[in-house]
Amino acid sequence: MTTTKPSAPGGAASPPLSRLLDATATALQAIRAGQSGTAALDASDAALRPAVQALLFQVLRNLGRAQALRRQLAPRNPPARVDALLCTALALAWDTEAAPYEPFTLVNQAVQAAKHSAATRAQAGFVNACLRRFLREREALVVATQGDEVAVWNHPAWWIKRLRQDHPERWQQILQASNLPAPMVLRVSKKKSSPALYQQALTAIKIESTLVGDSGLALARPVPVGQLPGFADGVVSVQDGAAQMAAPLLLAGLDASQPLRLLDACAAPGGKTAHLLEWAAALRAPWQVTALEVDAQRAERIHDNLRRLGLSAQVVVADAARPADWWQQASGGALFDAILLDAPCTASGIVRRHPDVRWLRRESDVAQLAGQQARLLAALWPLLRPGGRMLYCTCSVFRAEGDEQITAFLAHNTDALLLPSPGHLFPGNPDMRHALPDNGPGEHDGFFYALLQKKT
Ligand SMILES: C[S@@+](CC[C@H](N)C(=O)[O-])C[C@H]1O[C@@H](n2cnc3c(N)ncnc32)[C@H](O)[C@@H]1O
Repeated sequence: MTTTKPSAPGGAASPPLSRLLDATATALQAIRAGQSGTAALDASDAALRPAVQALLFQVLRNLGRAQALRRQLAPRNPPARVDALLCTALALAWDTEAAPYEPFTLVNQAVQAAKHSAATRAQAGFVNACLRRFLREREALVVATQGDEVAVWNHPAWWIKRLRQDHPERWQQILQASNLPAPMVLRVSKKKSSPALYQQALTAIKIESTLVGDSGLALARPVPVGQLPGFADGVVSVQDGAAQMAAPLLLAGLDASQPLRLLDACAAPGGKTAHLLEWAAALRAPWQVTALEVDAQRAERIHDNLRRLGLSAQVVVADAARPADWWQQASGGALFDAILLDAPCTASGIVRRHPDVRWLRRESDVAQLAGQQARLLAALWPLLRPGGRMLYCTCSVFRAEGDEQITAFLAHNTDALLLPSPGHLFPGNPDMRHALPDNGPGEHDGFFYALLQKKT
């Protein structure tokens, strides 16, 4: 089906497309130099940011294809800024159905952007020649990149190889899902409302949503949180469906009449801490939650989130892998009844929301992060009382950060028992349910969960 594309950004006051392409190429160049997508976007003009983010995300989801096309058009690497502009235009224009503007408009405006910026002006003729040839020979050039799997899947070669080895039956579906935008998902506070009631409130203001899991709602279109009824009063939080599985997995079945000690060991920005507290509040359970975070600045965000939700926890800034620094202060040296370890990871399961992550990670990060996860598991396990539970999770689809990590842990800790657990969850939406049979609540990011119990 062919759709009519806008010939320029909407509205008379909108910035020219050439300016948006220039800002998008600047952000792409920063990411290629190692900056995160968020930092790269923060550096762009605030008024342009939403439009630049939309273009940048599409570019990052098509960067493998764009790089392969650029090599066809110019086998020698042009200067970084010129390359970023060429790749921006090619990523947006190569697929005419998905292109946000007509390909010739994108090309014209990219050439304008090259002429206007001091960093590219001298190469504007070269940019023009490459992109005009692309318009003339688009189909043949695209066919010539079909044999390149980085162009086909738009992920680095090492990432594709690892997924193929880790999940031989579904690596393609994982990559396909990872390249789709993710919906905005809300968690409804158990104490303040229910998903059904909140869905009615959304319907009343014409915000469409579908139920996700037992506390979530996926919005048909993202909206600023200020438009969500009761957001400022803590009725809802923004949290992916897979992340919403942590609190029920760890807490279901715990004795709500006992004053239990819970530790959230890697807590910032506090999404799961808040969910644990909402559960405790809904059950009127006298549970104490300690939220531990190594990064003081990120720990501030736990306070901010809990304040909005009207919840409180003991927030401690310390390295979870060094209990000697914080355990006495946090619990007087008492063992914990339950520990959530949401460990730092490659974030390979949340690339739908952070399409920069795949291009920023290096293959060596996987082993380095797996080592960090193993050290955290080893340091925290002795702090769990016999009979207590630890929920280990990562937002990764790599087995080194999931089931391989837990298999190694169980081999070294004979007092640990693996309780029924989701294991690896793959990113996807309800339409992919048949392809991804263990896709839990239907709509969520990639995750891994293992629930461990210490033998008595
Ligand atoms: C995956 S994020 C946690 C997300 C959080 N649980 C939530 O749901 O909002 C991992 C967090 O662990 C923190 N972290 C990393 N290493 C740590 C350590 N050794 N001790 C404590 N926190 C650590 C990171 O700074 C980061 O904020």
